[in-house]
Amino acid sequence: MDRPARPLLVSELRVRNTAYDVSLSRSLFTWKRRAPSPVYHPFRPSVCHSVPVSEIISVREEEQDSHRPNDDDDGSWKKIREGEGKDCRQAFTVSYVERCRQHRWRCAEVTFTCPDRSLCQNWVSSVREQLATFTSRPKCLLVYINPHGGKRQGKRIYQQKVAPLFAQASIITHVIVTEHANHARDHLRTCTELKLVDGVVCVGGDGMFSEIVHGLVWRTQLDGGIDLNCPDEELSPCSLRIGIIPAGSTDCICFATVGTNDPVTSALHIIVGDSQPMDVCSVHHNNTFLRYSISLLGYGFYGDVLTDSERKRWMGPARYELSGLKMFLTHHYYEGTVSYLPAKGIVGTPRDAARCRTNCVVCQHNGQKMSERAMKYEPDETSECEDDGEWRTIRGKFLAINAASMSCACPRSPKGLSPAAHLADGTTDLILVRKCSRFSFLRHLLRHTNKDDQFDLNFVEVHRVVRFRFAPRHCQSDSDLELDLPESSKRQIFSQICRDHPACGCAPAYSSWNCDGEILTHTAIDVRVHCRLIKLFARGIEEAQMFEELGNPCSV
Ligand SMILES: Nc1ncnc2c1ncn2[C@@H]1O[C@H](COP(=O)(O)OP(=O)(O)OP(=O)(O)O)[C@@H](O)[C@H]1O
Repeated sequence: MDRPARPLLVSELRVRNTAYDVSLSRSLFTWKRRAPSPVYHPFRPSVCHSVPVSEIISVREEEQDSHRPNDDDDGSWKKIREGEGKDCRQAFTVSYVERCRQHRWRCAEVTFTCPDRSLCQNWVSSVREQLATFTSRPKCLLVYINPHGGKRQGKRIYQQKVAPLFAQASIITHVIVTEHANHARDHLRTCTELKLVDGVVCVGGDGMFSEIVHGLVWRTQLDGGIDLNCPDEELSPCSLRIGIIPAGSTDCICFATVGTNDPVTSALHIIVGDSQPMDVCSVHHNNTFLRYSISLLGYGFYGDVLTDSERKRWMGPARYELSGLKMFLTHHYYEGTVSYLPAKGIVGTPRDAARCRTNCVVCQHNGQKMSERAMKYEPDETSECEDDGEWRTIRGKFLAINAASMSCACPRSPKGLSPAAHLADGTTDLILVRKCSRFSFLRHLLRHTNKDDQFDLNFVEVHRVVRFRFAPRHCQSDSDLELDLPESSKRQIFSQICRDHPACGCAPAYSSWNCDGEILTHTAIDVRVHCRLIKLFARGIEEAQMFEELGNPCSV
């Protein structure tokens, strides 16, 4: 058992009108009611509170004030509100993280009254000294606000909920309200003050986050002299962390890394200096860089849903449901060749029951393996697929080809596309849904929302991979598949497809790739996972048990 850390400071102080033994060690700040009541009181609330020092937001000495404690104080500890019941002549207030339900964090406060001023100052400086030892806490942040994201509340959310917390934690901010799409990305590419900040904060949705990632990754590679167009190049990890204040209509990345879409929770994770590495996929076509993907690359069903929903933007978020239904009924399949490099020598599979959570051991183990580059890929002899050295190739007709670099869980789909995918293990889960009946496909889709395994179907296969390529049929020489094909070629392609779809008039030969909500301009792509390329101000989703323990201070 760990020995309790040696206290640095211990005093008898008062919280409201009650005496507490207050102690500070390097790791814990604790206050414990001094004299237990001799009278048995079954409903008396907890009398001992502990907060990890790493989760203290700030400490401040209270202004001179003659306000006296409430006479009707029953001696029980209550959450103290500003200015309520404090004897502020020698008082200091500690603000700290308090856990609420569903992974939400709040900023709670408790005010201690000291018998003399010098003791009060000693407490304030001692707590501050300990906070200063946390070098991972940001001191200066560059903040980009998308005023048009989601319900257009980005500015209000930042000003009302986030800026006061940053000010309380003495974080200096440089705020930029974006004026057009790609403003943040382009600013990051050229910004000269990037070396002066400790992180970048994105106030917006997944689209805005993607912009920031593109700007930051691009800038880091440029500074390191790395050729972005070469898929074989090892990319340099970005040193600056990214914080996400959710203010978009889709905030999947925030949900997957924090466990909730709540601006205050995200702001507190930034303040305490959390760090969550994340894998990023680079997508290339013919040795030309196209985009980075952090969550989902989807061809077939998810590509078609995005393409169709883009035409219905005027409908708002309802467009996704409508396009989803339409594409399900349309039931297009697409022919092509998928080649992939399986991830070998790693722990974990896409069918695991365990989930990626805070301090994930799978991410730690596999991340280490990847960075050592000690992986050797051996062909799996049990596979029925064609092997080409380390690469495996599958040709077929697919309703959907998805690469999930994280679970892709969101409030609408709490399990996500690949529930056991990991944020930082250097792999992506390649999910192939072969041509099947509408009813079978519906069964697969419904399993994303219930307890059944969505991969336990004979037309679905899933592989944990480090790299993959896709070439649609009729385009397997990796030639350009842009829609500006000559009319004669289009007719030739469509006539082939119409033979395969006798019921429909003219089914398309190609779908599009949905790359984190953006449509790619090419269908033949080469995708590589870059292990831990970026870091977020987050810690992954905390286990419910950890949440309960830290939410119940006496058990710390
Ligand atoms: N000032 C701006 N004006 C218009 N577009 C902007 C501006 N700033 C950023 N954008 C773009 O808006 C897009 C959507 O932003 P964001 O992700 O914040 O909101 P969203 O509502 O979740 O969007 P969506 O669900 O459509 O992806 C981003 O791709 C970003 O490039």
